[in-house]
Amino acid sequence: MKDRLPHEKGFHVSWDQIHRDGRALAWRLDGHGPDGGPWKAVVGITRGGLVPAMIVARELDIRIVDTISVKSYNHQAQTAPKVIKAPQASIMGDGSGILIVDDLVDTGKTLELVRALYPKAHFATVYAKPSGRPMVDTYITEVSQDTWIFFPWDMALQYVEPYRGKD
Ligand SMILES: O=P(O)(O)OC[C@H]1O[C@H](OP(=O)(O)OP(=O)(O)O)[C@H](O)[C@@H]1O
Ligand code: HPA
Ligand SMILES: [Mg+2]
Repeated sequence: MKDRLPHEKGFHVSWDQIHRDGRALAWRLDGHGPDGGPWKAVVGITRGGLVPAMIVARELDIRIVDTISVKSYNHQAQTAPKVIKAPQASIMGDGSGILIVDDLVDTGKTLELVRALYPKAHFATVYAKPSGRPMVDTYITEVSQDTWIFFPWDMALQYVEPYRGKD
């Protein structure tokens, strides 16, 4: 992650917030499956997409949940993204009726690759940055490109000095 910093701004997301925003995403997607019916399956893009994928699957009562793993970074260097674990082909087809979920879209490179594989799937993220927005069909909150989103699974509670105690 360090190679992708520093960003001008930080957007800190708590567990409570990702739960609320994940639910909002599910509610927005409800009834928008094929022919206005239910979605066939949810596919989470590992690893960040697994949390919202679970929340969406729970809210929409979708029991078929699979994963796709895209590796875009090799140690500190950004490399061409590639799929290192694909979802079950018999579930996916061309993606029709499948909801593919990630925590966020940033440059859009991850979704671009997955979209090429499943062009008929519906792509949903909780957060979106402007460069990646054309790659996503449904999202909840947009942040600026120079914002780094901090997720609760990457953070820990820690002591901070009182304001009056600084310097
Ligand atoms: O739009 P992009 O520029 O492709 O970036 C977005 C992707 O980057 C992050 O995943 P990451 O590759 O860091 O892996 P992780 O989910 O396992 O943390 C994030 O969870 C998205 O999947
Ligand atoms: O803003 C971000 N936050 C966390 N992971 C990310 N991966 C790409 N962009 C981000
Ligand atoms: Mg990810």
